[in-house]
Amino acid sequence: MKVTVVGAGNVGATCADVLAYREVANEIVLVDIKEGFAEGKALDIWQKAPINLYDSRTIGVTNDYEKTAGSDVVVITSGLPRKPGMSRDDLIETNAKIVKSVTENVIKHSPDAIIIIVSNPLDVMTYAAHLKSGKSRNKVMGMAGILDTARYRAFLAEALNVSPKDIQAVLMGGHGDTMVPLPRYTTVGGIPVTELIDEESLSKIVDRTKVGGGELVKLMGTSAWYAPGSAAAQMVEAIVKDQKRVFPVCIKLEGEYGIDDCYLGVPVILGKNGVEKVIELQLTEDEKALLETSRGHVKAVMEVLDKMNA
Ligand SMILES: NC(=O)C1=CN([C@@H]2O[C@H](COP(=O)(O)OP(=O)(O)OC[C@H]3O[C@@H](n4cnc5c(N)ncnc54)[C@H](O)[C@@H]3O)[C@@H](O)[C@H]2O)C=CC1
Ligand SMILES: O=C([O-])CC(=O)C(=O)O
Repeated sequence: MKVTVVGAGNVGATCADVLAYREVANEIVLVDIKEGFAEGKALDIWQKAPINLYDSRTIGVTNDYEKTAGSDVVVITSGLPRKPGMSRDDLIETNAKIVKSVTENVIKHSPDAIIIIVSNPLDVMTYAAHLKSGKSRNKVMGMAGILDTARYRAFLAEALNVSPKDIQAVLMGGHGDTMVPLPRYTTVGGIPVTELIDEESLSKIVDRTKVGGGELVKLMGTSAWYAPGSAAAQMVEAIVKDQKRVFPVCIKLEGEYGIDDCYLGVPVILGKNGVEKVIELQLTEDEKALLETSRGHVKAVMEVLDKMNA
């Protein structure tokens, strides 16, 4: 199995590192536009192999897509991260250009690859890559839901003083402050979360989750990478090992949830064919209204991209 990660910055290098130490693929190619940067990161990860005991080979290249040829999965993390005071949508102009040109190069050398987008604004960058790739929708998807649910689950684990391993949750919508965590589908060791926490504390956790990315940007001056890189690697692993994992993933909706032609996070089954099924939940009227707000937000940013393409 061969996996390429484009962008050897914070998120991309973390993703490549997790893929290597979990031996998800035997060959991992890291690409960056900055001369020598991906080569250095890949070499550093390879030099960790005798310590952490793995044998996945990591190779770094500067903008040389020939070395990525025949990749089974490609993760695109190239692009600017936001700084304090910015929204993810503020990145659209720079990152759309980067994501489109990277997708073109990827497709040229790995026409059969499944593509996972990480660059922000996530839902609209997934749209941009999907358009450029000309692939079926199940092969081009965005990573955000695993990260957002992980934040939600981590906050709950802390509040309830339980292991994060035992918290299961679903979250839907765009990767922005309008995302929709779903307490009705949140369990702790099989117990509905609402039986273990009061409404006010749960609602505070939901609110903190929605701005979870911004909390880290404020603390660090740039955005997060450990959890995002690991989340992208988890998607790659589900595909490469045909695990049929159930994750929230950003994909083009074609009528599911009564939504057409919009890229949003929804629960899916992830396996060797990419998104193998979109799972449709029976949402309440309140949940539907929240999802509609999120759809409206993403759609408005998709229209900005359409104008840029026009
Ligand atoms: N979907 C999500 O949940 C998350 C998305 N992100 C997004 O991921 C992206 C990357 O974030 P970081 O890794 O922290 O940024 P970073 O600045 O550390 O790394 C980005 C890398 O992309 C490279 N790059 C730029 N243009 C390129 C091109 N044309 N070809 C190849 N490489 C190119 C840069 O040289 C840099 O090394 C940002 O857009 C950020 O907003 C970050 C965290 C979570
Ligand atoms: O907040 C950001 O800009 C990066 C990101 O998407 C996240 O960490 O959720």
